[in-house]
Amino acid sequence: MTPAARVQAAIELLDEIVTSAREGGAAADTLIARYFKTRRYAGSKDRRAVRDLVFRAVRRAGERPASGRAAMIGLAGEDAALAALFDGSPHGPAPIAPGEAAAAHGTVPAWLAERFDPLVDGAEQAALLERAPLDLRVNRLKAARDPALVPGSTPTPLSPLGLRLPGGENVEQTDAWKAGLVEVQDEGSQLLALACAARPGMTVVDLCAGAGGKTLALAAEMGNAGRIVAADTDRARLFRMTPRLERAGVTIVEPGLLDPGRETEALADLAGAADIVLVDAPCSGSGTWRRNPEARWRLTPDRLARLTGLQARLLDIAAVLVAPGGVLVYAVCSLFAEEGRAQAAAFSARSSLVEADLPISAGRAAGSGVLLTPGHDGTDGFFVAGWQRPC
Ligand SMILES: C[S@@+](CC[C@H](N)C(=O)[O-])C[C@H]1O[C@@H](n2cnc3c(N)ncnc32)[C@H](O)[C@@H]1O
Repeated sequence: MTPAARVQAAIELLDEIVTSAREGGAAADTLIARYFKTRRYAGSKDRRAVRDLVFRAVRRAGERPASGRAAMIGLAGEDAALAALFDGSPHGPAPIAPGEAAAAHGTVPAWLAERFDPLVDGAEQAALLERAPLDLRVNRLKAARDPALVPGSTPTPLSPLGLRLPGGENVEQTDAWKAGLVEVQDEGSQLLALACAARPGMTVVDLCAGAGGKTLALAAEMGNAGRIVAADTDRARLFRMTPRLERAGVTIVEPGLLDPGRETEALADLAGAADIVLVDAPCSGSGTWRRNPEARWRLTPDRLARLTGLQARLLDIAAVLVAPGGVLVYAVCSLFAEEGRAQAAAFSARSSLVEADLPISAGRAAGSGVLLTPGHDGTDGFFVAGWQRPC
């Protein structure tokens, strides 16, 4: 592909990403993969260059742009070499017309800027748009942390189980991943799982288990001894957990598909029986914008309100399951106060559980919980809080 054709391809992809963000469709990574599946003429250098252009344009536009071309013209306004490629050559973009619309430079949509936790200032918001490294968690059941497991990796500074790669590597091709010695998991997620303090023999409920990222980490902490009920309402995600459990050598997990609205009935046997209940709740994902920056164009006030309502409901469902002396851990990969410290404060006010400090060796106190941020901790952004049921 010519350099100009790469720019045109990036514009087409950005159009798809903008539409998908508006209509709640697929994520940018998925759209990029699909786009190149049908364009075999694009070599690996072309794909890398187009992808790089797309994400540069996504990162610099705080508000959802009107079109892919507007996003790219905005970027071209700060890059003369890129602007020169709007030359009207075959397969390239048409020349930029005088006064043609360009997406404004920004960090986050204006309506969201005021929703951040007070600890998340402008510099922290900007850090949310930086590139993230690729973190791996070493599976204690099979290996000790050693950078030699994955060539090119270095130990993560905060998690005792983490290895870090610069990003962009295909870890699934490594022997260590195939043998279940490592799993992809952000260092912040590793710290959250460690904060649960799961131990062998415990009964643990992972209420929003998804494809099992934290379930696997909890099972490793438990030495694969005890019981983990890994529940979720999303069949496809639970399905993806099975091969991960097998690869990791984990046998103590019982996946459970929940019916939305009927979670309490399905979990009735576990009422008052869990040593740990983890609610890794569905959320805005604002803490993970480093990995999918277009997600900030997807949120709407309605969607955010639905998420906070669901988080509150899941906390109430989870509280019933906690045994005397057991703990409830609430986590969101969000940096918005209403999903974090305010959600936790509202739960504390209505619950018979009492706030409990969690063992977490990073972050900053945010209300009754702890906030991890890319700027301060170098992890994805998370809020985590804990409660204990008095004995
Ligand atoms: C943040 S994700 C969980 C990620 C997962 N714990 C991990 O570490 O990979 C939130 C999950 O909550 C699930 N969820 C949404 N509504 C739910 C409900 N009512 N009950 C249980 N899980 C729900 C979603 O399907 C999603 O998988």
